Amino acid sequence: MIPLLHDFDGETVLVFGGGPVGARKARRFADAGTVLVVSASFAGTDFGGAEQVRAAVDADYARELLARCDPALVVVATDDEALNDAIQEAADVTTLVNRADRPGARQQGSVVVPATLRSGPVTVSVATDATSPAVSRHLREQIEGIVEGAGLVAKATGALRADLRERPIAPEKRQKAVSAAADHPGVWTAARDGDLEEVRDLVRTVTEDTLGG
Ligand SMILES: C[C@@]1(CC(=O)O)C2=NC(=C\c3[nH]c(c(CCC(=O)O)c3CC(=O)O)Cc3[nH]c(c(CC(=O)O)c3CCC(=O)O)/C=C3\N/C(=C\2)[C@@H](CCC(=O)O)[C@]3(C)CC(=O)O)/[C@H]1CCC(=O)O
Ligand SMILES: NC(=O)c1ccc[n+]([C@@H]2O[C@H](COP(=O)([O-])OP(=O)(O)OC[C@H]3O[C@@H](n4cnc5c(N)ncnc54)[C@H](O)[C@@H]3O)[C@@H](O)[C@H]2O)c1
Repeated sequence: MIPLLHDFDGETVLVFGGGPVGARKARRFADAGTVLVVSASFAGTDFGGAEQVRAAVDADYARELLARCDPALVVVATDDEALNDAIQEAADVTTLVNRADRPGARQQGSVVVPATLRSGPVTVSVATDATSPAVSRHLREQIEGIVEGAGLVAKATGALRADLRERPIAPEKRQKAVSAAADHPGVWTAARDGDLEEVRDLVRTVTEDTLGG
């Protein structure tokens, strides 16, 4: 499997199953698009503001819901494996399907949800090809400290990149300057302290040093 970033803006994510797993998936996709959770019962937990529809689902009703919602992604997270199979079969071939219960049941369009960290525009995801989700979760926790501040560094070096592109500077020199700023330990320390001014000042100094040298 190859990781790709998918934009769900304006799209619907349809989640079948309102247990702890369905709730986690609903929270995960809540900011990305419109999330609808259909389930016979709901765990007493946060569903990220998703719309919750209480209903017992069978294969016919699943087909009807899929046709009505036309989701970009279907998350299959009930504890009824036969129903999960039927939902997967009912999904259109162009619809992405995430099977929370049986990653072995892969077919065309199957997707896995990785453990994910975000800092501003920066995304870091970990997956184990469905071998050990606990390892994905463990590594995500380990990486957290490394990724902290990355959003600020990305924004500051992104602005530098755009700025240098406007100036008559050779691409190799520009790339060297942007990389030097992204590699600078002080820039990261300031970013982790949330000191935007210091980040900008350091990026400017490192750039002048690199371009001047
Ligand atoms: C990463 C994460 C993302 C998320 O869902 O948000 C995620 N599972 C997480 C937690 C977690 N999952 C499980 C435990 C208990 C410990 C254990 O069994 O390991 C823990 C708790 C923990 O350790 O914290 C059990 C489990 N998971 C799956 C099955 C079914 C099976 O394998 O048959 C079973 C057995 C159920 C049973 O035995 O009854 C299946 C999948 N779980 C995946 C993702 C996909 C593969 C990702 C990869 O390639 O690694 C995949 C294939 C499908 C999918 O759901 O997309 C999220 C961590 C979020 C975070 O904290 O960052
Ligand atoms: N992907 C993961 O990370 C992960 C982790 C743990 C468990 N699982 C697997 O994912 C599945 C869901 O896990 P869970 O802990 O949320 O289970 P759960 O039993 O707590 O929740 C299942 C939900 O499905 C609903 N449901 C069952 N049959 C239904 C029907 N016919 N119509 C409508 N709703 C129906 C139930 O009402 C319940 O809300 C299980 O198969 C479990 O083995 C996956």
